[in-house]
Amino acid sequence: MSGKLASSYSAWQKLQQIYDTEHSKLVLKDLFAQDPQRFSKFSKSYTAPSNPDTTILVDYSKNLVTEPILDTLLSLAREAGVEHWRDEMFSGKHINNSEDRAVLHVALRNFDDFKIQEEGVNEVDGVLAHIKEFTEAVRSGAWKGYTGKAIDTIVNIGIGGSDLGPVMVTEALKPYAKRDLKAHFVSNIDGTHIAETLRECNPETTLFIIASKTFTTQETITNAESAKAWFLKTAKDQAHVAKHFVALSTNTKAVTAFGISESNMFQFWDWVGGRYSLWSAIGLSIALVIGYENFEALLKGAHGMDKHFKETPLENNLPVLLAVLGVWYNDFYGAQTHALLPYDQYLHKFADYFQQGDMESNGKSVTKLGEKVSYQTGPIIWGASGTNGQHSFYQLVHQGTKIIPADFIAPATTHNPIEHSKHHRILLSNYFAQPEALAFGKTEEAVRKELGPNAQEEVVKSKVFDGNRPTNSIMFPLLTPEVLGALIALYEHKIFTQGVIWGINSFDQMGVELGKVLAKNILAQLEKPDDVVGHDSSTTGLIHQYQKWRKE
Ligand SMILES: O=P(O)(O)OC[C@H]1O[C@@H](O)[C@H](O)[C@@H](O)[C@@H]1O
Repeated sequence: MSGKLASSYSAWQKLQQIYDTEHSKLVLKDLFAQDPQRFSKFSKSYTAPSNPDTTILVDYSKNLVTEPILDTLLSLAREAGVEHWRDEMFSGKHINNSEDRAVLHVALRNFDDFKIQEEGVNEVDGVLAHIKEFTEAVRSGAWKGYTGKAIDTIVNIGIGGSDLGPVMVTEALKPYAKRDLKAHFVSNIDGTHIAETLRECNPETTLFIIASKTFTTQETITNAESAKAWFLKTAKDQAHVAKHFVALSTNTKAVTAFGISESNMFQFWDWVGGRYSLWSAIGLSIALVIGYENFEALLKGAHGMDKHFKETPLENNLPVLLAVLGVWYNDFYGAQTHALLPYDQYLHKFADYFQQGDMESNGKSVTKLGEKVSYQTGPIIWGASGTNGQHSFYQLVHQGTKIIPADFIAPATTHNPIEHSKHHRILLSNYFAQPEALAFGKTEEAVRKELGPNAQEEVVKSKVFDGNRPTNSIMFPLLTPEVLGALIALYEHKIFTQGVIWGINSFDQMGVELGKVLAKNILAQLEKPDDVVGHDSSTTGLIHQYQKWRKE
């Protein structure tokens, strides 16, 4: 994060040489055959000091690396100053230089451990206490709606980081949910999203949580206004809003202007990035759904991983290991994407969540010093839960022309052991089989043997799997709040480490602004054809066609 070009490091140049001279010799089948200890050498686990059940095993043995290559990748991390910038982040230095902000999501789950100097950090406990008190009041039924009924439905209105984290975590931790409290998440400006949600709500028993760091986001404020109008249609009196609307934000002025009192506001601070905010007040919907104790366990799980990242030598540091392996494929093998493949239905939003987490953080093409990079930065993140993906896109992962590094993620134990865990054993058999198939493939010889001497040549060729496709396997005993916290933090710090190596600012998001500005201009022009000026012929043509077709 010094802003130096990654390609200027001597380790980078060494890696390029290694790649050029050795990559054709890096064959997983041979690497495993040569070293029976490969799994134990290239797998590591993290265990929370206070809880042996919070363990995450990362097996990275099925990667196209040898010990010297991994050492060189770690030298790159050292040369880029990963340890230095990590410590700067944890101490509250303003490492988000373009916005002159600290980056302190770790302070939201710190439990007085790291000493951090930054305005607002000493207010974290107070907000957690507020979340606890409010959560308990709503969940126990003590918090009443305007007609005296308890709340049975919550609607979180937010987008991006103010939506994706709560959505992913409440899905992931459904086994811990209060089942009689329905939770909805409205994000899209498309009126369909709020309209369909409101159809399932009763104004007397619904609590709206308006989640927006800035409280200026067009989608969120428009959806919140529509929700308020819908509520007031029945409730009539503006005074009732206080029982049914709360805000999660850094912007007190805008919250009160919207009509939510400061006492119903849960504060956070500008050093919490949107995509790192589920640990802050933005996590209120999570706490409501799974209870405060479980929310705290999620934070503690993340804190344990923070300590691991901060205190473990790079050789054994899981986020760093995942990060440098990613750099190896992204920058030397030319991989364009990275797949996240959780073999756990509860994690079905995991890839969606880290699309923002990773791509908004590391989708940059200038360094912190403003220099254009000459290498690839953040990969395209995508994925789906196993085994669904196997029946759709895995064909390309196995036999396509692209290299697609992937993380396979699974719990050893399921929360739903139906049929004596028969489902889970089948699920896990696939979880183990896919990386094995990707790594070792199937030779032409094996195909011929299987098909016999009369097989058609083109059929033989179509059944060959080249293999040698890299994967990580990540496994834990059970998906608990603490394990999930640690798992999310593992990926957060991986993203951080890669950003440092690439010399970019992982904590701003300038690239999302231009579209917003253009949309504002276009919105003002949508009424009349004569107003549509200043665009290219395609945009003008499309708007004119819309104006002809629109009914209302
Ligand atoms: O929480 P806010 O201020 O409404 O912002 C929501 C999202 O807005 C987007 O524009 C940003 O790119 C995201 O980072 C952010 O999470």
